Amino acid sequence: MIQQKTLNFAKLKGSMIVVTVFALWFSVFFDDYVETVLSYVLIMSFGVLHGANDIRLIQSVTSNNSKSAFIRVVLAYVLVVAGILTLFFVLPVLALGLFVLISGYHFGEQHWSKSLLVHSSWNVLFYTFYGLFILFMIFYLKSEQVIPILEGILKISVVTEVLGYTLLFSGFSLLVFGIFYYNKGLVKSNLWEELFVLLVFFVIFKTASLLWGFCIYFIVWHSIPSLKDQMDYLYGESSWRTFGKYIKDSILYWAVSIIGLLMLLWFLKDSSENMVAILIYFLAAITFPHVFVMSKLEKRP
Ligand SMILES: CC1=C(/C=C/C(C)=C/C=C/C(C)=C/C=O)C(C)(C)CCC1
Repeated sequence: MIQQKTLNFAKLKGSMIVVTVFALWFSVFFDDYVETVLSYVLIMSFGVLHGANDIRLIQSVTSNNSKSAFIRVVLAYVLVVAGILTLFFVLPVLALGLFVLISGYHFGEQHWSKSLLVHSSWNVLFYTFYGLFILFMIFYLKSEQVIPILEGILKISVVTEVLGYTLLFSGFSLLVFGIFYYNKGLVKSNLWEELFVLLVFFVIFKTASLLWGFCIYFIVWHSIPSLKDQMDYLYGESSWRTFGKYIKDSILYWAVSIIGLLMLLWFLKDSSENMVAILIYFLAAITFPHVFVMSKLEKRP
């Protein structure tokens, strides 16, 4: 019964390819300004929404629904968010380095956790190299726009070679892991399909503007599949009905996150930080607790 109602993953993947092609077509017809505005709208809506149920999910994975447990979770959440933001201003290199590393792990885990047939600590490295390969593909292909953003956050100079060598390193490590996992028959998904998806990402990042390319990946290939996983976990199925329920359950947290982002923009309005840097602080602040929660959820049997 549940199986029938739950969105079929292969069907979802097909729709993701169609939406991606449409988004690419869109980028040919509209200029960077339209792409940028739409990127912010999508990241603030779907992107933030897929992390807006974290407090609820933390409660659910720790199976404690009491009021005091809820207050403890909220306090811990606020402390972690404040701690991450502080780290960006005190030790920006460490903060950004950790954020990129953890994001890589998180993107890889979201993509692979259901297709790997083995539970091993090596999976952590495989996930991380996969996500880093995608992120550094963006950074390298759009280095002209990315370097000033990184330099603004890190307060040190960054050269394209660092981005290129890290891309090569993560690509090579991914290749080694991929050959090993596929040779041993430890992966369910089709190798050619996976390579095709990476090729699609390359075309997106090369063709679209920085923010639009990131947005297509982040929304279509990460946030939507993650929303599906969360709905399956919270309500036992993913359908339009449970999507409505998810929105109803998370709208308050979502609104608080958006108010937090607006406050961050207001606090930093007189500093030299650009909008993308502020978006990165915000994403980092909500990503650390999110990765912790989702990792627990993806590991469930
Ligand atoms: C540094 C940097 C970027 C990285 C963003 C990352 C790493 C986002 C991760 C988000 C996550 C993991 C959200 C949670 O689900 C951009 C925006 C591509 C632009 C250029 C500079």
